Amino acid sequence: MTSAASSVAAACAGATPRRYPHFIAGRFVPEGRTEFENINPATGAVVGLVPEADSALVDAAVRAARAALDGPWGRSSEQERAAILRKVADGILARFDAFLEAEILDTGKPRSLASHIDIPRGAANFNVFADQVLTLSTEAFRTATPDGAGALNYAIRVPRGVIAVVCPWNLPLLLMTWKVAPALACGNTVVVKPSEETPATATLLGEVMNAAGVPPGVYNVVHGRGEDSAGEYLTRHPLVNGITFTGETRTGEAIMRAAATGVRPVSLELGGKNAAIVFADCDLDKALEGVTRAVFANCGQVCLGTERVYVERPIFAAFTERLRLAAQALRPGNPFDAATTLGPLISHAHRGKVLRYYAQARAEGAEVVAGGGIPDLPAPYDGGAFIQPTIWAGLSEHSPVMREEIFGPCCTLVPFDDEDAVLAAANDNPYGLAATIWTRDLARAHRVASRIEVGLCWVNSWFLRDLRTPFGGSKQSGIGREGGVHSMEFYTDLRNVCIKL
Ligand SMILES: NC(=O)c1ccc[n+]([C@@H]2O[C@H](COP(=O)([O-])OP(=O)(O)OC[C@H]3O[C@@H](n4cnc5c(N)ncnc54)[C@H](O)[C@@H]3O)[C@@H](O)[C@H]2O)c1
Ligand SMILES: O=C/C=C/C=C(\O)C(=O)O
Repeated sequence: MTSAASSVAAACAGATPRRYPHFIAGRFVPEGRTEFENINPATGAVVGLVPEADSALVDAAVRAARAALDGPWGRSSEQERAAILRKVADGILARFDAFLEAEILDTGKPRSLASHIDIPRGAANFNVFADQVLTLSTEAFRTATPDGAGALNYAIRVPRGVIAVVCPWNLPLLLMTWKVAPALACGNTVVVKPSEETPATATLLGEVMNAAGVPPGVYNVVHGRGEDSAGEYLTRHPLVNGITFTGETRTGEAIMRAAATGVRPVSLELGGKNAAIVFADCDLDKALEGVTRAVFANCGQVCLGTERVYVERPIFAAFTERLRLAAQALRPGNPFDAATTLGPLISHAHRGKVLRYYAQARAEGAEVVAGGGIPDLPAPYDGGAFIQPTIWAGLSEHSPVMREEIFGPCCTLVPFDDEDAVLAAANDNPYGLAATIWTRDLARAHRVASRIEVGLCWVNSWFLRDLRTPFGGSKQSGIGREGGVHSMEFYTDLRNVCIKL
């Protein structure tokens, strides 16, 4: 292990100073044009230092990725890659505690959440796409020709080449591996740009890649910000053959502009303003449990999370009261403590944004059913970016609080009387990522699911994932789908071969 690599291990073991170098061509690279601070959002303390890549370092990473395509990786079989990906999955699980600690320090998310979702999914993503690549088929046609001999057409899938993977901070390991795993399964090489807020697990994964026998240059990581920094240098780099991005819709627009030069394909998983529709015939306990998770899990920082809750009028009062109790039962505090159920927001800057929506809701005369401010916490958590889980009622459908993605632990409750009207309200938004429907009437569930304008519709559940299914958003929530065969489609180019017989 290089000394930089061992400093990653030290970082994840809680020693200071923590440093998260870039990972280029199988080596940890500590240089950068500047260094930026890595803040623990649960305390506000600086816990690490991260080099910011300049354009030369990004260029070196992209060239390493390009060169690796010409090496053994480019000649590897699907079986060989699948076997290596399974070793990567095993490597993550073997270092579960290091990944868990790194993710919690970066995000402040409660241990109970990260240990059940983020880290196991980080490993599962590699296993699922190892399976997927081994079962991939393509099409073939026998074609008639005038001479009677015919022709055979068949398609083969080839890797696109170098894939830029640009990631957000809310589920860092999960969302990064969701893209890296299928890209590698298909034989591409990647350059990852993790969020500047959460550099740790992408760096740590470099060690796992080396140990699993992934050849140098196949997996690379460059740190930095977006605009005029590593993100922009990477997505504008002419040797990048495809860009996969998860993040805000506005950033997605900038990335599409970058991708237009050179006509590179993009896969965009963007923001949402997701609705829950709770019918009076639902199983109320299950609906409350699901909506509580959808609104408050990860402190509301889940793209699939619910911020608009439409409740049929006969159960509106009971639902409101019980959701209030559920919000008030959440326990903020030390994310490493098993009793903690609510972490902080990712940063003080993000808390400032969310608090502006809290103030706007009050100014517009919303009824504040729960929360609305900052919780009282003992040191050192009083320095963190904690915020109260918040519920409003009585807001206009035109309010920015009802229309814009807040990305905090908050929702607006709205009563409804009529299926058509609630569908119209739910669809009246530029986003179209996810929705949940709560009802015992399956005919109604099918009807509403077919009319709600989203990429992902859950009935009597939320964030119930089968990684073979198409995942992505409609309208301004994204372009394309990933998951199962859909990931294979994005991460490969389809070549038709026509043989005249
Ligand atoms: N649809 C989904 O699957 C999904 C999943 C998770 C998060 N999200 C969305 O992500 C957002 C939260 O994450 P965020 O705040 O990190 O998003 P963000 O768009 O601010 O940043 C995401 C990444 O893009 C980089 N970036 C920023 N500007 C760039 C530019 N001009 N060129 C290249 N890279 C650039 C950032 O450095 C970061 O790595 C929310 O909107 C959320 O809904 C969507
Ligand atoms: O915050 C958004 C969560 C996205 C989840 C996934 O991409 C997934 O489960 O594959």
